[in-house]
Amino acid sequence: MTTRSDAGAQTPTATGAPGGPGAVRLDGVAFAHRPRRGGPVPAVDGLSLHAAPGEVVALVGPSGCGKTTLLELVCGLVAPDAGTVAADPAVLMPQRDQLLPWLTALDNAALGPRLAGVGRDAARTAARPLFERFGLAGFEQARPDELSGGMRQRVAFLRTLLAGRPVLCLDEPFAALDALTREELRAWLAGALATEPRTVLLVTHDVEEAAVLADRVLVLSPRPARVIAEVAVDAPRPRTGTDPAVLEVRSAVLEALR
Ligand SMILES: Nc1ncnc2c1ncn2[C@@H]1O[C@H](COP(=O)(O)OP(=O)(O)OP(=O)(O)O)[C@@H](O)[C@H]1O
Repeated sequence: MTTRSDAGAQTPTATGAPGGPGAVRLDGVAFAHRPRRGGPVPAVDGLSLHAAPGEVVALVGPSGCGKTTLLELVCGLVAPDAGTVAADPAVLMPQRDQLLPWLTALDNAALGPRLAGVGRDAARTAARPLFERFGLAGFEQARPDELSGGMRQRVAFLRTLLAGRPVLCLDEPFAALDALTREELRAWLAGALATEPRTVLLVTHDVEEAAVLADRVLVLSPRPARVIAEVAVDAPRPRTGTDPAVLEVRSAVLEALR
């Protein structure tokens, strides 16, 4: 685990089992964007949260409250102005799939290990079985523009998974999809995480999605973000949007958002 603090320290500390899910802990974190024009834009302030190894934590909050910034802090893409970010290595799956149009689906997924320094053939060898396992068999050689939106997101998720980091930061992974595909992918992601457990921070605007997928839902304040409510999801998996426990969580989260 690496600790980043306002002092700029990068202190390696004890981590979980190698290759297993990781942990995330933020304490009293503040961060402001500093655009070239205008004053600083505080995006996060006084924010504390933790995710235990293997936990799926959903983050919901008003538009523009600082959710993406929070994921960037966890992934070490920006450093906090105050407070401490302690996280095992994390990878960000950005809002848009950002597949490279000139690469095949297999090579797009293989970018995960490639960027971690793995050679091309070994990266393809690592990616291939996941296409079989996660419903993409036969599409290895397709280019992104030959894939549906749902399939593109699956490839983007496989690329994220194949990066080999114990913490996944998923930024509204299904936002661009129609309702039916969304629901399908939600079940697909739940299945993928059951076979490939990771610690997940899931940013979503969809409260039902949060309740179906997460172990805990954290509700964030308007910008600058801090945690204003926490709702545990105590329901067996697999879940659907109509499970009574999911409906209860949904109302509790909506109430906190109001
Ligand atoms: N690079 C930047 N420079 C200046 N301001 C920024 C920058 N990135 C984000 N912001 C501002 O910081 C605030 C938080 O942005 P962020 O993208 O983290 O919010 P969000 O909750 O993910 O938004 P959304 O719900 O729309 O995806 C917003 O007001 C945004 O305009």
